[in-house]
Amino acid sequence: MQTETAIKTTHIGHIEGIASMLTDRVNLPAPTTEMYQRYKNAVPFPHLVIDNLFPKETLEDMLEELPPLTDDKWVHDRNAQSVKSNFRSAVDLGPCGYQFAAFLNSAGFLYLLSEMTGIWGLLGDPYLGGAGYHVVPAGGKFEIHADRNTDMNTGLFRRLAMLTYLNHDWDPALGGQLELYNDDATKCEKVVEPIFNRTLIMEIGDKNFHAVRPVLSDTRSRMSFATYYHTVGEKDFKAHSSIYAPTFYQQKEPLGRRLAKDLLPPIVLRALKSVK
Ligand SMILES: O=C(O)CCC(=O)C(=O)O
Ligand SMILES: [Fe+2]
Repeated sequence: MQTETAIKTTHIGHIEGIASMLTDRVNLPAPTTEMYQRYKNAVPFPHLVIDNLFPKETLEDMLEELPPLTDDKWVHDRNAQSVKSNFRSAVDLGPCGYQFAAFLNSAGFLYLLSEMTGIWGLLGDPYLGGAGYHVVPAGGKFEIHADRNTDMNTGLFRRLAMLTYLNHDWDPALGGQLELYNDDATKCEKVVEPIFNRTLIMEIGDKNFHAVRPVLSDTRSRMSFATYYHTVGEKDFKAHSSIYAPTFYQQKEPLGRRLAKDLLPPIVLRALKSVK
């Protein structure tokens, strides 16, 4: 087995470390030591935005094999906080999606992520729990939230989310931008356009709030491929699902309705609802 030291002393031209073994699979804009500095110092929380990380043909082949949203491989999630569709299962991926997911879960790619983020001992999730293709349809959105910190299948601690956007010719007017917020979710500090072959790697944390702006197109969906990376939970680790920002930062209900909810007894609220 190769040790961290062995990997760090491997060179191909100016490319060092594990990246030198993955040159036909990934294309980094800078050495991983520099990527690590960018990641660690990113505002409002550690993240990287990397354009053209993967060969564009790989992503194009994946798009081509995607079934329509009416296919029962898709699970549709529609609630007050999010409107999106996911693939039901990792074994439903087509051959190109399957290869891509396998690569993203390979030791080489995990080492690369560790070099760029400083988080060692990363474990992928070949089952793609909550990951894989994400489609936000026209009108869909994702309210401000911090990600679930646990993988539901394995109980592992989720540390990183990676999203590769698959939207050719995506114009800012189509909406669907990813927003990164400050640590009390009051201020958007960074906006990322979900353009084709742009990859976002972000640290998961209870205060790492982010959101997807509504997709404004009448016809186009916003597509991405998501993966999560984990470590074994620490001793005092407490599992939780997504944390949504306090409702006063979300799209507001009319004040009258909010006050009624706070002030009226449930029996009166139910009676009011039933006469609507
Ligand atoms: O698609 C994105 O840009 C972010 C999605 C997201 O926040 C999530 O799936 O938890
Ligand atoms: Fe998220």
